[in-house]
Amino acid sequence: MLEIHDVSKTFFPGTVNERRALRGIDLRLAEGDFVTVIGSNGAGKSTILNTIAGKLTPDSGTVSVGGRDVTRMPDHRRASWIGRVFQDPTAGTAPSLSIEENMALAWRRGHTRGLSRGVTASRRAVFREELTKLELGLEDRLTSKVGLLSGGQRQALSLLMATFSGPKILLLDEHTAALDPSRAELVTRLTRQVVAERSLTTLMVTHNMSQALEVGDRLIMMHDGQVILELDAAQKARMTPADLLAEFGKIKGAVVDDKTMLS
Ligand SMILES: Nc1ncnc2c1ncn2[C@@H]1O[C@H](COP(=O)(O)OP(=O)(O)OP(=O)(O)O)[C@@H](O)[C@H]1O
Repeated sequence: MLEIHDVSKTFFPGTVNERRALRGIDLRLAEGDFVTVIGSNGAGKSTILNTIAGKLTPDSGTVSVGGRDVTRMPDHRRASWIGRVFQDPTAGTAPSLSIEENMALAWRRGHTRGLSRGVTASRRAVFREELTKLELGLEDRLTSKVGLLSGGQRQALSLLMATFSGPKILLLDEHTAALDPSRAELVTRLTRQVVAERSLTTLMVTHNMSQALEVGDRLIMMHDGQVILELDAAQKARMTPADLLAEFGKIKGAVVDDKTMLS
């Protein structure tokens, strides 16, 4: 489904600020694969997600989706088949618009034909049904402004909006890192649920070692623009967070973010 072949990216090449963000990355995800991504600071995790989303064009290598080379396709043309949730709960939603207006905007991304801008009664029923799945009571607050929601509620809504219009690929960029532990747990549970329900091909960047091991069916560790460790489901099941941290310890000079948690 998603194939990244020998992708490299250098920022500011040939200057004192040169940063080799990706060095020959190879990664293959079959449909429905859920891969967690961990790595030291500046390892290239966000850069790889930006390359898949089309925000960045690699210097070399290819990105293919469903066998089609999309390496140079601009991000707006990928928007209908890529869902993305960022660390900042305010990034995925518009605070001055209501929940249903936000959902209508997200819906339009995946359904460009024959639909008006407004919120029709039938679409409102769909939104209500989708919100009910979150079990946060948001289905009764369709006309509330999103700016009034808590960070956890907003992130749950962002996740729903990123996925309900039927993307093929879901990119999660530390999407639970800004939430308190109980909200992070809730959004993690919703993530598992939505990925399984929709068989989404998913890459999830996290600094939380426990989360990286518990969620998804494969794990990759990045450092200095390369994948330095890859674990399949069975290998992942045998690892503890302490084992993963020990792997980081083997990397000379690696700085693991202070957000990194063992449990
Ligand atoms: N737009 C950019 N311009 C210049 N340099 C960049 C840009 N984006 C990333 N970099 C550099 O590329 C390298 C990889 O950055 P990236 O954000 O992908 O790392 P990361 O693994 O997501 O790190 P972190 O965990 O700290 O968020 C870093 O050295 C970073 O400074």
